[in-house]
Amino acid sequence: MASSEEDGTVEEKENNNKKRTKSALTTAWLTFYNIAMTAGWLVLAMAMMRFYIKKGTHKGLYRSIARTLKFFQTFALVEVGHCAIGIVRTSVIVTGVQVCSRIFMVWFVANSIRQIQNEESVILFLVVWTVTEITRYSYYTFKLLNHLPYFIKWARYNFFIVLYPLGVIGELLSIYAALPFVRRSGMFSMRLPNKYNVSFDYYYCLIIVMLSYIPLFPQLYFHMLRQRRRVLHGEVIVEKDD
Ligand SMILES: CCCCCCCCCCCCC[C@@H](O)CC(=O)SCCNC(=O)CCNC(=O)[C@H](O)C(C)(C)COP(=O)(O)OP(=O)(O)OC[C@H]1O[C@@H](n2cnc3c(N)ncnc32)[C@H](O)[C@@H]1OP(=O)(O)O
Repeated sequence: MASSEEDGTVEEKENNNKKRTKSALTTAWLTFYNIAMTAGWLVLAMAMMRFYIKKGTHKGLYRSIARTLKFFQTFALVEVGHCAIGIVRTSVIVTGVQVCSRIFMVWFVANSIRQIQNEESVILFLVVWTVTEITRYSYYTFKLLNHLPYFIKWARYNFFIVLYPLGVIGELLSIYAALPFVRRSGMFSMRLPNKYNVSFDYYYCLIIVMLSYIPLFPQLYFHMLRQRRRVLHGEVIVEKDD
């Protein structure tokens, strides 16, 4: 009897040690990830400012930062993994929609349709994303280090009120500007007849993406408003499961 109790205690201790190691590893990884992402977006902000100060125009700005942007925005896919394995308390769906729509904008719109790279709308969403991500990743970093300045917390849960709609306007205007070029070039499209017997029109795909902002964006925005009430005003929010 005594020995089985002791066994139980040893097992419990082992489990606790495992949990502690796992949580220390998780914290170390998340801290590294958030510092790297804050640094990446800061580099982007500085590159954009340097370009504008030197050239006095936004023309050519996108091309000058394209590689860094593609790298850091694509790397954000890791965040969907964080939610999926449960190391951050966030919905996979909300994070997935946010990250995938950004990756789509970067690779399949801004990067693929060169004719729109100098549009003001592209610069608008770039600036908005940059401010958002510097604030967001530095919030997570300081929080993990238990030294969160109130200003960063306030900025994380207030800036989005204006920046989210501005980012959406920039993204939608950029897709809209791309439509004539996509229609003319027939890029990423497959017309019948072909050996696969499949037809796909990227022009209509872009229109569907634009329309999908109508049901999806409000959900992301209201999710952030709920997070804001929870973090800044201490409201208890019961979220529905994925
Ligand atoms: C393939 C075809 C695609 C078709 C696309 C269709 C279109 C769909 C429409 C989409 C519109 C998107 C437009 C958008 O791109 C425009 C912009 O972004 S404009 C710029 C303004 N944007 C924002 O402000 C973005 C706001 N959004 C976000 O912050 C996130 O993306 C979101 C997933 C929405 C955040 O939600 P989350 O629930 O994560 O909020 P919290 O930050 O409060 O985090 C909750 C808790 O999790 C902890 N956490 C999360 N991540 C981390 C991390 N990396 N490290 C450590 N901890 C983390 C966080 O601390 C919270 O913990 P606690 O609960 O303890 O407070």
